[in-house]
Formats: sequence, structure tokens, C-alpha cells
Amino acid sequence: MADYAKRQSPRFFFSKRRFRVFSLSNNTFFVRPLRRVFVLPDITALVVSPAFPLSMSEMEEESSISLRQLMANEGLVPSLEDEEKRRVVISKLQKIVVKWIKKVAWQRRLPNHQIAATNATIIAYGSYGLGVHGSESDIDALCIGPFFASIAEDFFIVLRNMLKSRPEVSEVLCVKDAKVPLIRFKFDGILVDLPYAQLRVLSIPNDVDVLNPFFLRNIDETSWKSLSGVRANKCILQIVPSLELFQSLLRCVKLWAKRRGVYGNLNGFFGGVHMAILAAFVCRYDPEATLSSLLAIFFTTFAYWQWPTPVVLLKDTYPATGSPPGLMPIQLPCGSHQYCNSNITRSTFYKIMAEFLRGHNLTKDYLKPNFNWKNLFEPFPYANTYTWFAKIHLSAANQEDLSDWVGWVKSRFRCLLIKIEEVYGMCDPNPTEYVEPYAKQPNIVFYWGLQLRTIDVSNIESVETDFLKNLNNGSFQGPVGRIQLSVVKASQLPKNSECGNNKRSKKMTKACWRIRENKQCKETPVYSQHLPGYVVGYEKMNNRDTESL
Ligand SMILES: Nc1ncnc2c1ncn2[C@@H]1O[C@H](COP(=O)(O)OP(=O)(O)OP(=O)(O)O)[C@@H](O)[C@H]1O
Ligand SMILES: [Mg+2]
Ligand SMILES: [Mg+2]
Repeated sequence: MADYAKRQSPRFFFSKRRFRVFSLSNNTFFVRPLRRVFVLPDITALVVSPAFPLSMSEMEEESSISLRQLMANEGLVPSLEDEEKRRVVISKLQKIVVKWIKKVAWQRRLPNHQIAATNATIIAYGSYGLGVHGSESDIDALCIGPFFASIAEDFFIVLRNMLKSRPEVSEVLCVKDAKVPLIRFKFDGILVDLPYAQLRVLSIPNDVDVLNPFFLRNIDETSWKSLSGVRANKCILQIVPSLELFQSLLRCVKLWAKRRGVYGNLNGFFGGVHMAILAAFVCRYDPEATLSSLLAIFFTTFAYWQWPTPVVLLKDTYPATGSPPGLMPIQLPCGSHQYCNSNITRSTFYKIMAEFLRGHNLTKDYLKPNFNWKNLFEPFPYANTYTWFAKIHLSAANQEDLSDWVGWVKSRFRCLLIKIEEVYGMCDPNPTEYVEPYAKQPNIVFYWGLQLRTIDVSNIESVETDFLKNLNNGSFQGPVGRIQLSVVKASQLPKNSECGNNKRSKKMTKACWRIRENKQCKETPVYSQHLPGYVVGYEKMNNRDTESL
């Protein structure tokens, strides 16, 4: 191949550095002499052109290819087996909810023809619904049920019990107190978030159109909120000119945000939904744009965005009342002036802005010859940036207790961040979770960068006291773990320098907590409100399944 190429165009191929050959299939190759790209359907028909200066569009194309190559090397796209596993989970869930709704209809004594006609459905949303999930992402799936299936009795008791009885399902817990109540469980090892929406119809079509006002009339507020994620996804997918470009851009910006430590709603940064709306916003600028140019436009747009002007993807038909919430308001494109929930504080606002600006400075010259996309995705160098760190050490008697305890503390992180800001000024809450392997108890440790060069280490005690009060004020009834706050120097960070390279030492814990079932406590029957004396299921006395997200 190389010899053939040399004979055809010695000017290009004398030096090994001057061309690269990528094999696409048995007889299809990419040849890249200098910066020009040729796609060769047949190696025997290789013809290499002389050294033209590259046109803009050719340079754009080549730049996008190298960006895609980088993303492919990162292994961001789940394997085919993983995809198949997720498809199976969704299809099994669909069957379960159909069985569930028939059972509930029977319990409600609906006439036979209505039992036969009724239907419930499952709609995937979140990153999985947008096709941008990674192998560690959860599946966000909305269960939509008809007018007679209540959330309190039928969803949280009957459906939960049906799920619990399945061999594929483990770690079922109900999250009743969240803004979007849901059942969280593992199905074949994949984490599933399952909220519920109830529509005022008898039968929900499997492909129900959640943008159709017919289905949305008279629904309750919780159902409306639960539907907003699905509606937002649907709007995004309708708005973006090219789905493939949007997905690629979103994968790029999520990787960037994770590497630079600005991903994670609980730590005061952006979550998946924020990134999806920002990416879709940029995709609409130029339907002809390449991936590289979109990524550069992304950074230019948000580095110079006049916050708190809200980012609005889809203008609502009626005027907004009140001012948009938070420092960086991003409106959900679901037609009701709803905004993404955000925990952004003064500190995280500045960190995000600094990273947007860095992204802009790095990508504005993306067509220059020596440009390398790798720099954009460099992990944030915490250890070299900050002299001092607030160390948050969480521990518990065993892994299960620890996971509950950490989930609870994480749900209060915004409050801790604000307290640290009050005492030490700017703080950078690195979302990475570390483990001290030689400590006595199972533990998770966070190191949050402090901006000040000289600090009073003892001030952390007042932060700890205040934060403990806040933790105790909540409704956590699980086994309370330990929390220790201290201030350490950069030199005391874990020696494997994980702080520096921002690699995750273990899987992130989900921020939520549950009251675990006390094995000694009695199960109480829950009687149907519709069939006298009929038990719909059992609940543990103190297992209120309450959670705070
Ligand atoms: N802060 C929020 N404000 C509004 N909606 C949210 C918020 N967080 C989550 N949601 C809704 O729940 C969905 C799923 O959220 P989730 O936290 O699983 O993120 P994701 O976009 O699926 O990314 P990931 O791949 O990290 O799971 C979002 O797509 C959004 O519709
Ligand atoms: Mg998700
Ligand atoms: Mg989720």
C-alpha cells in the first residue's frame, strides 16, 4: 500500500510522517497525505492528488475526523452487547407494566372490555433516550399509566411488589419525596430510574405522543413534572437539524465537562440535561456545520454568554412570569417555562465560566496545522492548581451503610459548598470520589480545592459543626455514618495522584438515600381503597421509602 502510494505521488509519500492509512474494511481505506483526506473504495484504484492547499471545507472535514477518532479511542459508545442488554430491559419492563395495569384494572373492578382495552407504557428518556449514554449510564424510563392507576397505591405498592418478585430485579427502592418521584432498581445489573405519569385516558398507546395536548389535559402536577424530561427529549430531537451531529457534539461536551470537573448537578455543576440543551442550542446555529466547528461555536457561545440571561431552546407561546432562577438558568424545552434544577453557586459559576473560556481559547484555532484536540480534554490538574484542599471523609460500618450515608450527604453538598465559600471564599468541589484503602472502615473521600493561598485551617471546625446540624435536620433515618472535615495541603493528596488526573477510583454513588427495611419490623398490609378487604401489598412499618434527592 505504502509503496503503491509512493509511486503515485512521491511528493506526498516520501516521508513516513506525511501520510496515514486507516483501514475501514477489507478493501476500503482512508489515506491521509499531509492534511488531505481520500476515501478509497478500492485499493487498486488508488489515485493521489498533487499538493493543493486545502480548502476550508476539507480542513473542517479532516479536523472533524480527528475529533471523532479521539472520541472513538475514548470508548464512549457502549458495546453492541450492552445496547442489546438495554433493549431487553426496556422490552421486559414494557411487558411488566402491561401485566401490572391489567391487574390494577381488575382490582379496580373495571368491566372486562375495559380491562382488555387498557394499556400502560414505558418511554425511555435521559441520555439513553437521546442515544448518548455510556456503559455506566442509568436507564431513565418513564412509566405512563391510565386514569385509574394511582401513584401512591398502584405504582409504589403494586408495581414495586411485582418488580421485587422478579429474579432480574435487585436493590428496589422508592423515592417518594423527590421533585420527580420514582422507583429506582437494578434490572439485570443496569440501574433504572422509573418515574410515573398518569394520563386521563383508559389506554396509553405504546408510542404515546407526550406533546399532544389531548393526552396532557387535566393531569396532576407530579405527572406533569415527570413528563417534562420526556417532552424535553422529544423537543430536542425534533429541533436539531442532524441527530448524528447533535449526539456527537453532546458526547464531546460531556467528556470535556467530566474531564475538566464541571459535570455533576449535586456538586454544583451541569448535569446531563443541561449539557443536552446547550448542545442542541448550538446545533441550531448552522445546519451545515461540521462537528469541529460546532464544538468551537459551543465554547464561543457560552464563554461570552450574558448570564443570567436564560438559554432558551424553544420560545414558549405565552410570556414568562417572574425572573428565571439561578445563576445560569437553562429552560427545559417542554412548553411551560420550566427550568432545569441547578445547584450552581458563586464558586462553581466561576469555575464553569473559566472552563468555557479555556475551551474557547483552545478551540478558536482548531484549523491551524498543529492543533490537537487532546488538549481540550486534558483532566483538570487539581493538585497543581490549588495549595489547600477541604477533605471530606465519609465512612460507615459496611458498604451498604456507606452507600446510603454517602447518598444522603451528597444530596446536601450544595449546603456544604456554600458554608465553605462563606469561610474560605472560592471552592472547587471536585466530583471525583476517592477511597482510602488502608482505613479501618469502608470510606469515600472528596478533596475540594480552596482558592486562597493562606488560610486558617481551624476554621473548618465551624463548617463541620454547621454542616452536621444541617445533616441532622433532614429526614435520614438510616444508620448514620461518620463525616470528618479537615484541610489538607496539595502534597497530602493521594499519592497515586488521582486528584491530578481526575480518574475515578470507583463507581460514583448515586445521590439518594433510603430507609432500609428493618428485618425485625412487621410488614403491614395495605388495603385497596376500591375492593373492600383486598390487600394490594405489604409495606414495612418504618419503611416509608422516603428519599431526598
Ligand atoms: N436538574 C435537573 N433539572 C431538570 N430535569 C432533570 C434534572 N436532572 C435530571 N433531570 C431529568 O431526568 C433525566 C435523567 O437525568 P440523569 O441524571 O439520569 O441524566 P442523563 O441526562 O440521563 O445523563 P447520564 O448519562 O449522566 O445519566 C434528564 O434527561 C432530565 O430530563
Ligand atoms: Mg440518565
Ligand atoms: Mg437518572
